[in-house]
Parts: sequence; structure tokens; C-alpha cells
Amino acid sequence: MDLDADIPTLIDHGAQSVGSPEQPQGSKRIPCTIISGFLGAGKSTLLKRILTERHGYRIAVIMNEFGDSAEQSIEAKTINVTSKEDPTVQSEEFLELANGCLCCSIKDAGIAAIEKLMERKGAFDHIILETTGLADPGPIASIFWQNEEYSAGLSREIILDGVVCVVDAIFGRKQMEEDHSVDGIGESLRQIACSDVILLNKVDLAPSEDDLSETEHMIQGVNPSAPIHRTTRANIDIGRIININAYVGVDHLRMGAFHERSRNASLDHLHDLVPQPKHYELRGISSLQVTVPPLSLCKLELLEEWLQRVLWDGELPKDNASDTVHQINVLRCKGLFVTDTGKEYILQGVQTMYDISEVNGEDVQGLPSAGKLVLIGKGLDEVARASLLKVLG
Ligand SMILES: Nc1nc2c(ncn2[C@@H]2O[C@H](COP(=O)(O)OP(=O)(O)OP(=O)(O)O)[C@@H](O)[C@H]2O)c(=O)[nH]1
Repeated sequence: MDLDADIPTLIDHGAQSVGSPEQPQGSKRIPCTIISGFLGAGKSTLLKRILTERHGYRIAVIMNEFGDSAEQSIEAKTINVTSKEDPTVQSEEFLELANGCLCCSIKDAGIAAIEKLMERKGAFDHIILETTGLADPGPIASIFWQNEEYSAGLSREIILDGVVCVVDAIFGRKQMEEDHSVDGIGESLRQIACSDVILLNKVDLAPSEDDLSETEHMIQGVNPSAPIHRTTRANIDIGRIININAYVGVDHLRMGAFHERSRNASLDHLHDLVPQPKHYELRGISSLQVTVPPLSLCKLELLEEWLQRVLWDGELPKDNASDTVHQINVLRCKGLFVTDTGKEYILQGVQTMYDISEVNGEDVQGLPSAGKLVLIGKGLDEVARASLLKVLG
């Protein structure tokens, strides 16, 4: 199943930030894609494909290790000397590949690896970061927002493009059904919840069409907003997983005491993304989708307060009629809001962080008559829906 029609594409038209530092003239930020995936689902197969195929993109791939997956099987044009201290020492941290890609091995995870890579700026146009070993992509996606060091420096150079999850078509369903962890949300479900694109890989091994459909149905139940692409040996048009601009408009975070408005942004088709509301729950994870009518600015503020309560305090605002605490754990949220004054806003959020940014006037092509809101996480039941609808009503 290809759900392209439902892709929540957020397109950057070079909109200017509101309340955020201006981009230096002529500097274009490098998009970064995070790849997560179930054990054995085909992440390395996908990366190998990216590093070897002639796709025309110059991609820097940061792998947790390339000893077994790349070095032996990929013909490198050069093995670069990268030691600053002693240029005669070959550290083999970077491989420049025949197809124009750059392969980089993470020994020091996260920011340090990206910083090191950025020393080679100009040699690539896109970064792909593999998260093997870091099963939950949420925290790594959030370093693009929350890490002070990162925000101060690299976020001016790099922008989160999207999170891709590779799911095993054979064992994926079982992994999701049996998924558990101490806080009740297992790794595979977190990965699906946080994804912007899903590759259902190993479809050649699937016993039947029904079996694949059932897995897709389960994935969609957890994350209705991510398109699913069926693949064999991770054979995917690379344009479907990179430059998807899933996070455009998110430069700054709002978390705890942070209250920064971020840059403008534009979007395309977000209003088409949400299928009809239905409640589907898998190990406590479900999604809540609502159509949001045109809002007054006052209503928009009330909606934002509701979101803050849910994202930051992990509970619904208390109903006057009862003292019951209704706990919520949101892993991912996204939305489009339209105001009665003709403005559009997009919401993007990962875990406790979110950003609401106004869409640039010139980027609004035919104002949709209504907005949408999608929340993915725990506790998003009918009580949560009623509470949200009360705010919107
Ligand atoms: N038949 C078939 N085999 C596949 C497919 N994709 C990957 N494989 C094989 O499945 C095995 C696991 O694939 P990897 O790409 O190593 O999976 P991974 O997600 O990187 O695995 P971990 O890093 O161990 O979690 C390898 O033997 C691949 O050759 C596919 O679509 N069909």
C-alpha cells in the first residue's frame, strides 16, 4: 500500500523565522533524516543501498558502525585522514564513496559525530543518521530542538528533515503485539509513533496480501499520519524518504519554561492527511485525530494551553465535575490550525516539545476550511477526545 496521497508534506519556501535568529545570507541548512527500525528489519540493507546506488544525491550517512556493514562490502574511493592532532594517522572515520556519498562511523554518539561531520561541509547535501542501538528515535529527534549546545550552533546549519522507520513485514506485527517496556510503551511502538515515513520491508517474504494489509492496518492504527511504503531489500526511491520536510517550521522548542515563537513555515496537503476518526489501541498506544474548525485567536490560545497541559503535565485539564486525573503520554503530535482571520498555523511535536508556527501568507494556497490535529500516544481515549472537543467547541 502506498499512501502518498496522505503524506503530511511540509514544504519550506524559505520562510523567515519569527523570533529566531535570521539565517545568514546564502547559508542553507543541511537536512538530516533519522533512520530507526525494528531489529533485523533491514536498516543496514537500506543504508547499504543508499551508499552504493547511483541516485544522484550526495548523502553523508552516519552509521553506528560500518565495520561489518559497509567497509567490507562497499568500495570506497578514498579512506580519509581525519585526525586533527596527527594528520599522518588514518582514523578511517570517513569513507568517500564512488556514488558521491560519504560514510561516517559514530564512535562518539550524537552531537559530537555530527559536529565532526560538519567539518566536511560542502561534501554532502543531506545527512542520514542511523539509530541502531538507540531504539527510541524520539530523544534523538529532540536534540535538534532541546540541546543548548546544538541549538546554539549546529541547528543553524542542520534541520531535521524527518524520521524513517523500517518495519519487518514478517515479524513486525508480532514485535508490536509483544512490545513492552517498564513504562508500558515498547520500543517498536515508539519507533512507529515517532515516524514520518514507514518502510514495510521484506514484503517478498510475507505469506499473503492479507498478512501485509493486516500489518499495515496495525501500523496505521498507531500512526495514521505516516505514509507506508512496501519494500523488498529496502528498494525505495530515495526521494520518498529524504527531503520530506516533515519538520519545517520547527527551529525552536517550547519545553518547560521555553516560550519562543519560531519561524514561519508553509505546508502542503496536511489538511488531507487524516483519515476518518477511529479508535484503535495497541498495547495502550493509540491516536486521536480531530477536525479543528476555524479558530478565533482566543480559541487558539485555549487550544495551546490544552496542549501544554497534556504534553508537559501528562494529564488532561481537570473537569469541574470531577477530580479524576486522566493521564496522557503523547509521543508525537502534528496539526494544522486555521484562524477566522485567515491565518494558518502548523503544530509539530515530539514528546514534551512542540512548536506552533504561522504559515507565511504567500505560502497559503487556498485556505482550508478546517484544520486537523493528530496526537499519538497513551491515554488518548474518548475522555481525551471529549476534553479536546470541549476546548474547540
Ligand atoms: N528476503 C529478504 N531479506 C532481506 C530483506 N531486507 C533485508 N533482508 C535480509 O535480512 C537480514 C537483516 O537485514 P539488515 O539490513 O541487517 O537488518 P537491520 O535492521 O540492519 O538489523 P539490525 O541492525 O541487526 O537490527 C539480512 O540478512 C538481509 O540481507 C528483504 O526485503 N527480503
